[in-house]
Formats: sequence, C-alpha cells, structure tokens
Amino acid sequence: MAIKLDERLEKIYQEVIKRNPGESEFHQAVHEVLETLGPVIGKHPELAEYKIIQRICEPERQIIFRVPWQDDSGQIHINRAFRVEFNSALGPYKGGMRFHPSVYLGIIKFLGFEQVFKNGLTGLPIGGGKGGSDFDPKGRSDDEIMRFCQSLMTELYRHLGEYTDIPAGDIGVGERELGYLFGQYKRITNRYESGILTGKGINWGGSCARKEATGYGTVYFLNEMLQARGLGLDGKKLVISGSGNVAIYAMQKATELGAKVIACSDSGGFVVDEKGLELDRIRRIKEIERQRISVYADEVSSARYVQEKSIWSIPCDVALPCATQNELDGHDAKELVENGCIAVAEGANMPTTPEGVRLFQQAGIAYGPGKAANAGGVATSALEMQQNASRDSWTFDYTEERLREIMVDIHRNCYETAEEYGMPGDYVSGANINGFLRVSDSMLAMGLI
Ligand SMILES: NC(=O)C1=CN([C@@H]2O[C@H](COP(=O)(O)OP(=O)(O)OC[C@H]3O[C@@H](n4cnc5c(N)ncnc54)[C@H](O)[C@@H]3O)[C@@H](O)[C@H]2O)C=CC1
Ligand SMILES: O=C(O)CCC(=O)C(=O)O
Repeated sequence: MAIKLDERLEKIYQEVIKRNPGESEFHQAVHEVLETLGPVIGKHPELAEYKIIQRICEPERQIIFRVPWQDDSGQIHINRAFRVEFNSALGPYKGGMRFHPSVYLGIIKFLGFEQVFKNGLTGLPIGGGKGGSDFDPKGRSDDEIMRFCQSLMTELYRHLGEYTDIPAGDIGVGERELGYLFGQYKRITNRYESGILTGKGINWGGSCARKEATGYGTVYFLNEMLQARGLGLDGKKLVISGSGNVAIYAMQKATELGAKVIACSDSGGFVVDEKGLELDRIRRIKEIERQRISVYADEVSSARYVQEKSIWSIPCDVALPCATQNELDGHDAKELVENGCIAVAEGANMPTTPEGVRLFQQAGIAYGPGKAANAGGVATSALEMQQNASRDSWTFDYTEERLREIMVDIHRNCYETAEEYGMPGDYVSGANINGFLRVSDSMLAMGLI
C-alpha cells in the first residue's frame, strides 16, 4: 500500500490521475515524489501560491507521431513514437529514447518526470524529457532497424536542437540505433550538428565513457553509500538484473572494485554462477552476437540458467536492478533482506515497486533510488554536450574522473538534504527534494512559464 499523502498533495495527485487516465507508471512516479515533498511545502509557501508542483507534473509539450516502415520481406508496419518534453527550467530537454513493445504514453511520461529531478540532481544545465516507440527490435535485421530509425527521425528531427531537445539511448537504443538516427538527421538537415544527440560513437562526436557511464556511475554511487556506513565493495557478492548497457558496465566497475557478480538476466530468465560471471563472455553473447543470456549456461559448466524463479531469490550482499521498471516487488525485497542483502542501487528507472521500496527502508538497508544512482549516464551526456559545443574531445580517464566526482557530489547532496529535512539515510527523500528544489527555484525565478 502506498504512503498516505498530506491533504494538499493528495489533491494534486488526484488531479494528475484525472488528467492522465490509465497511465499507471506515471501515477506511481508522481506519487513517489509527492510522498517526500510534505516538509518542503511546509517550508516554502510560495510553491503553493505559484502552483509549482502542479506545473511540474504537467509536461511542457507532448509529441506523438506515426512511424511507417517496411520489413525485409516488403511488408509495411506502423508504429507509434513519442517525445515528451517535460521541463526546460534548467536547460534544454534531455533524456533517452526507448524502443520496446510495452512503450505507451504513460511509460514515457513516467520516465520524463523522473528525468526532470534526476537531471536537476546532477547540477548540470539540462532539463528533462524522454521519448521512445512501441517498436520491438527483437529479431529484426540491421536493415530493418535502420529503416525504422530513419523513418522515426524523419519526423523527430524538427523537434531537436542543441538548445532545444537532445535525445540519447535507453532500452533497445544503443550506438547502432543512435548512428542511424544521427545519419538521417544529418541527411535531412544538411547540418553536422553533433549537439543534437548524445551517446554517439567516438569517431562521430561521441564522448569517451558515455557508454560505460550509467553502469559505472551506479557502482560509484553504491560505493559512496557503503562508505557512508563504514563498508566497502571488496569481497561483496552482487546480483545484477539485465545484461544490457547498464548491467554490463555495472558488472565491469563492480568487479574492478573487488566485488564478485554471481548472477545476471534478460527478459527470458537469469544465469547464476557462484564462481563469478565472465564479463567478456557476456559482452560477446549480448553486445556482439545479440543472443539470449541462456547461451552463457550452455557454454559454462559451473553456471545454471533459471526461468522459474526471480533473480532476487539468489542470496547476495548487494542487488543492482538494471533492467526495467517494477522488476523488483515486495516479495523480492523481503527475500533479499531475509537473505542478508545490505544495499540496493538502482541502475534502472523505477525498478522497485512502492512496496519493495518501503520494505528496504524499513529494514534500514542502504537503498539508492534510480534518480540518484543512475544519474551518471545523463551527466556524462551533458559532458558530451560540453565537448560538442567546444569542438573538443576529452580522454577516457579525464571523463571518467569527472563522472566519478559528479556521482560523489550527487551522493553527498542526497545525503545532506535528507539530514537537513530530518530523514537521515533516506536517499529517496534526499534525491527528490534536492532535485525538486533546483527545478522549482528556477521556475519561480522565470515567472509564469
Ligand atoms: N542507457 C542509459 O544510459 C540509461 C539507462 N537507464 C535505465 O536502465 C535500464 C536498462 O537500460 P539499458 O541497459 O540502457 O537497456 P538495454 O536495452 O541495453 O538493456 C536492457 C536489459 O534489460 C533486460 N530486460 C528488459 N526487460 C526485462 C525484464 N522484464 N526482466 C528481465 N530483464 C529485462 C533486457 O533483456 C536487457 O538485458 C532501463 O530502466 C533504463 O531506463 C537509466 C539511466 C541511463
Ligand atoms: O543520456 C541521456 O540523455 C539519457 C539518459 C536517460 O535516458 C536516463 O537517465 O534515464
């Protein structure tokens, strides 16, 4: 059951439900933020007078369009795409594009809403937005992916610009898709505008460490949470869901810092190996061959593939959900805590259900919500934008060090904000309040926007 809201916030929440019917993920994301804003509205009466929270809950612009494309056999398909430009008080709209059959307006709105606070938390000049399509890339050839991306960009291009809206990747959108999208933008506009997308390849305007940034950043945030409790990553057993971009680079950084990753998953099931997973093999299977994770267990005799249970039933010291929203529920959270898990850092966006979050908080384990823990990806996108604007290109080590410093700062800001508002150790409140105050302060300064 969700936490009860204060009367004024409950009214705002009911209005959000009425205005956005059926968008359950968006409702969930809004509720989770409102739960933590009670002490803020008590301290800042001007927020109510200027209806700042109501304005933050309403996207500035929502774009929905048709994407027709032809498969390899000549058959025509029609998908739907979205770009929700949520809030530009801190900078141009910034956030990824997701290609997955589950995508609809409610998912893109929840992701865009989260992005507003996450981007605020980075302290960098980026507003929040998100986009995507219900296109399913699974089993599609390179040519089909290219034709889909070209068709999508044929509409999206008119909404983009380095001072307007800058997409990047998310589920189902990596360097291959961003390449096709960027190529089509360049062709339509006859302009080599590096600043209109981030996550680009290194040879065509990308930044070192962007590919690694979300996973690395999640582990840096985790490390800070552990250190705040006098602990470290060395020797810890980790379970990581997913085996995509975020999961792979979280595995890499955690292993570098002395942890052992014993399980990871995809949407079909998970593999577990108490000896520790071989990262190079996972990268080959997932990044190059684009196969199912079950192949890992076919190749490695000490590993087993499991479909009938949740990955969170595997005992571990630390859990990193890095796949998708609501993938870790109350039952999973209970099992993790009972099995001795001491920390959870979310590489994915909103992977834990409200009941799961409550159980982690009641158990007093270190719990880092996605808004804070996975902010390294978008922060490094902002570093890519800086490099594009100055036509520069930084080294991997320099960029990674900037990322590490940003994650340390985000952790400190969440930690100190939670203390200031009387909720020590509550990173959910710390992240929401800190991100919210940066956005609301800028909105108040700009008048009725
Ligand atoms: N790519 C980025 O820079 C950022 C991504 N995120 C979030 O991280 C999460 C993962 O994104 P990426 O790694 O970029 O995507 P990806 O497409 O590279 O990988 C997604 C992974 O999740 C798995 N997956 C999807 N649905 C699943 C399910 N129901 N159960 C188990 N596994 C499932 C897929 O099989 C795949 O291994 C998403 O929640 C995304 O919004 C957050 C911040 C930045
Ligand atoms: O790098 C970006 O702009 C997008 C990252 C993103 O989509 C996210 O933080 O969820």
